[in-house]
Amino acid sequence: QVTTCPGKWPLIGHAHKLVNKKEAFHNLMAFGEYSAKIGDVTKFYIGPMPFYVVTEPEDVSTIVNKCLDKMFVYKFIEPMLGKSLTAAEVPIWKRNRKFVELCFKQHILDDYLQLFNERAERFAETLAEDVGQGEVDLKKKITRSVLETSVMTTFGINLDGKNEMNDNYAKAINDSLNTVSDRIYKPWLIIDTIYNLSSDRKKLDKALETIFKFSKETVLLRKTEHLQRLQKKEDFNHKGGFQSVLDVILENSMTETESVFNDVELRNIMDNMILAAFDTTIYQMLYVLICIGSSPEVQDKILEDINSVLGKDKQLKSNNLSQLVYLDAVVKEAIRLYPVGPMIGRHTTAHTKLRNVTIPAESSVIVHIWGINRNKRYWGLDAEEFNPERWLDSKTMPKHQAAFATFGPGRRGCIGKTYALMYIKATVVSLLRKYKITADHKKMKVECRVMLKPLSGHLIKIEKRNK
Ligand code: HEM
Repeated sequence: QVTTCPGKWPLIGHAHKLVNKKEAFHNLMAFGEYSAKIGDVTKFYIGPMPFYVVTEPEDVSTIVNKCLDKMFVYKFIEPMLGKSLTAAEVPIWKRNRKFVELCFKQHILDDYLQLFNERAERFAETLAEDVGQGEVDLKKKITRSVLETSVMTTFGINLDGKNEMNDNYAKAINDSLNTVSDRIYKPWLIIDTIYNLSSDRKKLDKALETIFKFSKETVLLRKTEHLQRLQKKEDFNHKGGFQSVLDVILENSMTETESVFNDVELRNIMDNMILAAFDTTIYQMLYVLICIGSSPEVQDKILEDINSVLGKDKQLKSNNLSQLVYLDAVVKEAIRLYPVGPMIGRHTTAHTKLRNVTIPAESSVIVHIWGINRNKRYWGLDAEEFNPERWLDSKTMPKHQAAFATFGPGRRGCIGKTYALMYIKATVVSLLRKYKITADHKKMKVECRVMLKPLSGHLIKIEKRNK
């Protein structure tokens, strides 16, 4: 028996389990739940192509650490990102990842926190007009706030007061992500020559014009500044108290005479950073707020946690993050239940031995994050419930690290994990200090179109909190 799950996948002809042949499925999300329940690898076909689904943490670990190559569908994002990180072949990915990791060292992230606090405060202020208005959709405001913050930390560019530019840029990112993910659902577009003649490709190119113009101009500007600094033998000036991703990469990859990256490679890495940070953080933030709004008790406890660690109005500092234990539990629990990337894909280049089966070389493997995160064997019978308390007791937590997979376990997992958690927590602190929020995650309908998106809107009621 498969529970009703979100997300339809119309192309699936038939499916069977590797070990125990069982009933067919027509719902891709169901594969994760099915694998999680049965505990083995599930195999299904799209036309003649087999796909293997894994949800057991041990198997997941083997796949994500041994198979670094990405599944063929990642080539659909190449027009947007080139082969920089997410879609890169392994040797290029290894080189680029090393440079990008330098940008996410803890001391650099600590410098971002001041910015996150300011952005969170501004975001909370923009909600004043929503107080008492019944259920409101916060997506547009969250999008602006996330984009302003990520453009600052990635490029060092301030979009304040440039709402039109912000909205156009956000629309271009949205259009390009939607067009690319739609390609998976249109099998006739899998062939590049057909795709390149399609209206979808035209739509993508139009959106990319806006994205590329911005990154191209900014890369040139920052490169020129960097060269001038090198010529004058000046140290880096931490404008605004932090160093952007682009600045850190330039500092580490470019001298007066040599550069590891050419302009297009640099631009691709920057676009990859923005696109990886954008929808993920927006939707994850929405899911966190909706889950918090679903439980007044949870909300009160977060506020107690904030008050006991920070008092009524002290700003969040990096050493407070580990002290806000309950807030951490709530955020992780919300993103466990609603992982914005419900599946990731890998490609096996050799026979890969898992606990009970061997996946043949040259196979497509789906690491089913939704299924892993809701696997009852590891998370208990209440795996589908929103229960932050489970994170407070090691006895109620799965022993295997890969059982919490929202950020993509393994070596090609999320570089921005700590960044995203810091940003979300800073926003929750500012928001809950000012407002009480009400929502109901149980009423929320989600769909999987590459990303997990709320189908039913993202409605939240906001009331002023009495101090
Ligand atoms: C809560 C928000 C986020 C979630 C849930 C998330 C999730 C993920 C997942 C699942 C992957 C693996 C993708 C795959 O294997 O196909 C990934 C990769 C990545 N993420 Fe995130 N992400 C988030 C926020 C961010 C942010 C804020 C940044 C940057 C500031 C970022 C940068 C990246 C990059 C660069 C990769 C590619 C890593 C590589 O290929 O080596 N992410 N993320």
